[in-house]
Amino acid sequence: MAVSDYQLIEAWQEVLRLSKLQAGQTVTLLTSSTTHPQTMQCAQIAAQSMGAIVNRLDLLPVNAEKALSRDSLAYLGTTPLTGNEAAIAALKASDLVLDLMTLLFSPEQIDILKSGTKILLAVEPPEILVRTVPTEADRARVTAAAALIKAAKEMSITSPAGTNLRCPLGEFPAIREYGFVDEPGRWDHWPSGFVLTWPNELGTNGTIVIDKGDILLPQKKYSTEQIILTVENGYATKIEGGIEAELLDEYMKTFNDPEGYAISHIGWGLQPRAHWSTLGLYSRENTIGMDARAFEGNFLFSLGPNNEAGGKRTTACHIDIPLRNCTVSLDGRAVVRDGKVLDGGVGEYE
Ligand SMILES: O=c1ccc(O)c[nH]1
Repeated sequence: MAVSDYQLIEAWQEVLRLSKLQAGQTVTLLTSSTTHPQTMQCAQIAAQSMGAIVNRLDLLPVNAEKALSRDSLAYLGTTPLTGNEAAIAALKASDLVLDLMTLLFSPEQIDILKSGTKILLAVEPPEILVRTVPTEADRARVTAAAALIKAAKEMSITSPAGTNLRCPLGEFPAIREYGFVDEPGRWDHWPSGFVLTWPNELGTNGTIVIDKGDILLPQKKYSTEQIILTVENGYATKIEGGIEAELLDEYMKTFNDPEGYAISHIGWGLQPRAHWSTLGLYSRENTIGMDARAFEGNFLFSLGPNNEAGGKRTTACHIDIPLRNCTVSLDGRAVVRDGKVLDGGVGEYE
């Protein structure tokens, strides 16, 4: 439903408070042609109301001739910042960047964060933002879950549909997404509420069954039949099934990049205010599907890049696939069982 400016300004003020915005600090809104006007307007007012110096940096869109989807998370790597030293300098000089256009998985983003600048991505429509305003409790749950990943040597995932995957851990950090940026150099995404990491390079083996009702992003669809991925030494070597498998495989082939078949991030959803069914209520161009990535108890895996975690892979092909009804275990102990997060969000050791 539509959101009033007042309600959206209040939501932004809460997120900026949680992000420890101080009066006198510089906030730069990073916008492009796809930025939601109400989001931009209300973010500007909220930041100024808190005494910040507020700038707006509007960048021209890129990749039109290469990307097949309009989804900002579908085609990664080059962004309007690529080679744009003047824009990068402005963002490095800012205390907080509100990314209303999507820099995710870009080398430039990593470079800007290294300068201590905080970046908060927020591109979902206003009503989704207002429904998922983050809380300290979100942060606590995600942080506790990330600590479990940090201590683990292996994440294993099974499901009644036939998923049976083993992911060795240790080479990459656990990433916490809880919707605000309360530490220098931190990136986060509002809405979120999930934890993720990357498996050790070349180490993942097994089978992933994308079952009926599981979600493909950026396709923004619920699969209507099973797609079976064979995973060998960190790459999906086979994509089998019917028309859904063919559609996924053909889409991936358009990138003409073997790195797109690599297993990227893995983790689980911890956001009780996000829902599996929400995607079905939106036309696909009006959302990037964050409810699907964050709903409590999903097993979210991704295909494609790992540069965000410090890896070398920067393929443009990025596919997020949240699965239901999985059991996720760390060193053999369940943190999610049959799609239900154990012990209020962070799992329990049996
Ligand atoms: O917030 C996000 C969005 C997409 C993604 O792949 C990871 N985290």
